[in-house]
Amino acid sequence: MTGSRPAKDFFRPLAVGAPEPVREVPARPSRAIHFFDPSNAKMAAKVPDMVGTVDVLLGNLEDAVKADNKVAAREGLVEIAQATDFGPTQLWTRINALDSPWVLDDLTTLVPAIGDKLDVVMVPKVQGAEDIHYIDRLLAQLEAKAGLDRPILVHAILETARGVANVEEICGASPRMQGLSLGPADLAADRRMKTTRVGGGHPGYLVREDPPRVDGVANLEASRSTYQQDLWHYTIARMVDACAMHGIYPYYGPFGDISDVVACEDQFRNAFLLGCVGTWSLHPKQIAIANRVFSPSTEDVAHARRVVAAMGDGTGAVMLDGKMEDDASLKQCLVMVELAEQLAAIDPELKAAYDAIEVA
Ligand SMILES: CC(C)(COP(=O)(O)OP(=O)(O)OC[C@H]1O[C@@H](n2cnc3c(N)ncnc32)[C@H](O)[C@@H]1OP(=O)(O)O)[C@@H](O)C(=O)NCCC(=O)NCCSC(=O)C[C@H](O)C(=O)O
Ligand SMILES: [Mg+2]
Repeated sequence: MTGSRPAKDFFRPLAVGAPEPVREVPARPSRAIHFFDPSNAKMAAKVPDMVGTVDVLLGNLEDAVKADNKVAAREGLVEIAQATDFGPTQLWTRINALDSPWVLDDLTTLVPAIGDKLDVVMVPKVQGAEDIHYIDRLLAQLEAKAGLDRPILVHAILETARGVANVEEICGASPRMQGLSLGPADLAADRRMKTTRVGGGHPGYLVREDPPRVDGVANLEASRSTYQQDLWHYTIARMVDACAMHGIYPYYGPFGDISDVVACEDQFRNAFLLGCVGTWSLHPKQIAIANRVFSPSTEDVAHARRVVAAMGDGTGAVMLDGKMEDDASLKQCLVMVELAEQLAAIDPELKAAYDAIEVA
């Protein structure tokens, strides 16, 4: 069984005339998923000029859009999408939650009007496979009615304890599943965590070094270093494993302290190192941070290429700069090299930087 469907039915369209589901989720660069509120005239006006500067533009219809503006946001997104040539930039939307009064109109409006331009629908507060099954069937019906020739993919936000507990079944619930993002603010509330932030760390979540000992006796009066820990490590690691298992993509999520660009970069980098392919950007200044962090550095690409060259047919072990490299370190280096190639194909500056690397 795949999700709750037998394997033979997993890749069958869920409505007569709906496009064939994808067999493999395309690896399209999506370092920053940039959120804008289509009902906010100032933000909306900036969207056309952002095309080509960011991998994904996301018209947000859910939280952060005032209830009174829900219809304006939906209609604004239709207007922007119809008027804009997105070129290499993907267009995503975040629809309202499945239990909200707006979500049905979101989908029945967006798919016929701009379904041919929408790459991914982000679904908030996904609790289990049943939520994905509902969206999967509805999208198939709407795609068939609209005569679309490619399926719109689905991205789930993990922002409830139940969603986290069901993360593997969510990832495997449909061939439309493109990826997962962490929703740290809603997840913190649902878990009754004692934080009041949108993502990022907390100074109270720490470990303290042991007290120094004098003649075997702990000096509890001595000052001791503390080390802040990452509140999100467990959830991101679970997401990464569930996504890798199902061949889909994990993303960090929002970092709400817009002014703290340093901590934002640190949080993004932790997610990158753990296996995430991108993150959300809430403000224009977070785009450059995400693009930098989620693109392998020239040093890492240079090293990865050296290992690939040194490993020849990919078997055995070699010494490079005093370190052992073998089949497994080669596989890690290939991840880096492949990502660099995908990014170079859409980012001329990165291409120039990667092309300039000399293999020693
Ligand atoms: C966070 C903001 C409210 C800040 O807006 P503002 O006070 O206007 O910032 P600035 O004055 O610094 O803005 C400078 C100019 O840039 C424009 N701007 C700002 N943000 C954007 C944007 N996202 N896209 C395009 N343009 C933007 C401003 O209009 C200014 O323009 P101008 O005056 O002409 O120079 C705001 O950034 C914002 O609302 N961002 C999006 C917030 C959002 O989408 N939140 C939802 C996602 S997070 C979430 O939902 C939590 C999650 O689900 C969870 O559970 O964890
Ligand atoms: Mg949320």
